[in-house]
Amino acid sequence: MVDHKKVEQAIRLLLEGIGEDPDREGLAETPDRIARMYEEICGGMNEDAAEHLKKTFTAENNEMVVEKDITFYSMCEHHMLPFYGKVHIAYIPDGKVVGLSKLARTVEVFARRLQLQEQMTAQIADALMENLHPKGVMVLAEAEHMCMTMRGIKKPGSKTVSVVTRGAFEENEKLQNMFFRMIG
Ligand SMILES: Nc1nc2c(ncn2[C@@H]2O[C@H](COP(=O)(O)OP(=O)(O)OP(=O)(O)O)[C@@H](O)[C@H]2O)c(=O)[nH]1
Ligand SMILES: [Zn+2]
Repeated sequence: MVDHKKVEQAIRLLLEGIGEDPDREGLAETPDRIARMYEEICGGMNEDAAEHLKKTFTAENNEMVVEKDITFYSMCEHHMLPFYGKVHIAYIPDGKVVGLSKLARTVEVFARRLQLQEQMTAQIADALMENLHPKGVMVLAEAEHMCMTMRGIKKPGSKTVSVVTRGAFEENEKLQNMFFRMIG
């Protein structure tokens, strides 16, 4: 849970630190706004992916399922600036499938916090492995990092792609290529 009071104090201090007047009209409500904003953008910290993935359906078809183009917004833990893009998830069921929305909910759990893209990608894959016990999982995330575009090295348009394979997808080029073709 976000400690609103602490965030508000910190933002006041930050505003002073950057040479602003936290009491000027336009900024008066900013500490409160930002505290409420963090409640939302770090909301994944209060959630458990297992809760979203506990309801499953029996499946007769154990072929690969792909949910692609799941948009996400996260915050890089180094600069607290947004990184955002798409996550693509594939899994091969082993008798159990999960509601499709739950894949996107799992992405939200791990995106809505201070993150590293590679870690977020692995956490999504591991949550699916642990809760669904599928034959395999593959997750690919592609994102633009604002710490790379609006500051520092300033390379707008550059994208970071991270991939994680678990179970049947590990070292199986045929399955991996099928996933890559499906996400096109
Ligand atoms: N691996 C990884 N690196 C990230 C991610 N988000 C931001 N970074 C990088 O984290 C690094 C932090 O580097 P530092 O040298 O400690 O910080 P800095 O001086 O602000 O670095 P510059 O961005 O190069 O100016 C930078 O290279 C960022 O590009 C991420 O999700 N994964
Ligand atoms: Zn960063």
